[in-house]
Amino acid sequence: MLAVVPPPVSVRVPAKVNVHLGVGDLREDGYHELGTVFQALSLTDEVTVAVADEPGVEVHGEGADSVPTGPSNLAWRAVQELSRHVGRDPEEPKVRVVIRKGIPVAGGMAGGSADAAATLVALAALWRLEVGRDELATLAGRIGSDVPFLLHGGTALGTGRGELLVPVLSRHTFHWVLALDRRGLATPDVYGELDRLRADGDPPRVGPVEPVIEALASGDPRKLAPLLGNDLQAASVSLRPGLRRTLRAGVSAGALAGVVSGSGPTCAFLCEDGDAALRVAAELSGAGVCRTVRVAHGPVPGARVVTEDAPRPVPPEAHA
Ligand SMILES: C[C@](O)(CO)[C@H](O)COP(=O)(O)OP(=O)(O)OC[C@H]1O[C@@H](n2ccc(N)nc2=O)[C@H](O)[C@@H]1O
Ligand SMILES: Nc1ncnc2c1ncn2[C@@H]1O[C@H](COP(=O)(O)OP(=O)(O)OP(=O)(O)O)[C@@H](O)[C@H]1O
Repeated sequence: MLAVVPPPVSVRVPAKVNVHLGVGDLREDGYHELGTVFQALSLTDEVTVAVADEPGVEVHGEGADSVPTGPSNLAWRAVQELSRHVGRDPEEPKVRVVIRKGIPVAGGMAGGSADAAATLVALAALWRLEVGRDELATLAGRIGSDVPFLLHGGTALGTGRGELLVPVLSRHTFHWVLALDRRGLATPDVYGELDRLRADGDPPRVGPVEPVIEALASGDPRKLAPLLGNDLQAASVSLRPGLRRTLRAGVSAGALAGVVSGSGPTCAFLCEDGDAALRVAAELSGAGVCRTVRVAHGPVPGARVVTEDAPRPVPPEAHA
């Protein structure tokens, strides 16, 4: 009889931008209380999981050199969390995870979190598990604060440390230009810098979230543009002063408004429409203020299986 090895499963997963990021108090567990509106963007990673005798993680694409392939890779953390949850040995998961990066690494766009979300979805399909999205979201929140949103996708309001989500109505497509910096910023450093700035003074705080939610529902980028805001922006700019120039250059290039994405250093520019985004991207890439630019739109869906062939029979010797 032929043994059946499940075929590899590939999942596409988006990046995120925080359209609004309000950072509250530092909690006793070391996290800050957030009120944030996430939007999933069309910059994606693809994660493939396969049954393998040599378990591990491979990373390909731009920035792959700076991504760990050991147990600290967030995708591997996802393998371990899910294994533990379904009673498999987390130290012996016979799976290989191949990550193709399209999301900038350490750019404030949640690339590592996206890979963790994708791995949860891919592995659940590979192992044909009966786990619901809510269960996966709970595991996702244990891996990192942004991970549940990358499962969810679309546009959502995040509270708690960012892991508690409710969907936000946003039927229209918004067009963005992303300016990628030469080096990344570490998220804990940026939160730490904000604490320092707040201890010394009164850095700007975002306004209420309700008008942002209304502007998203209207689908009008001109209504949303003046409401873009990020409490971490002052901290990212303090650590990377050149971002001030990048933010100005995007608006000079014709964007409606710009904001630092999450913990930065990527700057996200909201544009009138797709054509305007292409024009802004072309002008910004010639302005010498960033490493490179990307055009993206949102909202897009969260982590989704893109290939799942029928199980293929393999000869017994393949298992020896
Ligand atoms: C900046 C954002 O991307 C905005 O969505 C997120 O808040 C960061 O989420 P993340 O990368 O998933 O972060 P985690 O892996 O959960 O936490 C990394 C570190 O960021 C800081 N952190 C993160 C989330 C939060 N609500 N408060 C924090 O202070 C803490 O120092 C934490 O140790
Ligand atoms: N699968 C992964 N992809 C990218 N980085 C990873 C991954 N796993 C672990 N990391 C580590 O996490 C660090 C941050 O990478 P990531 O791309 O997630 O940053 P980020 O986009 O700024 O995150 P966030 O927006 O969630 O704060 C990297 O420098 C890398 O060392």
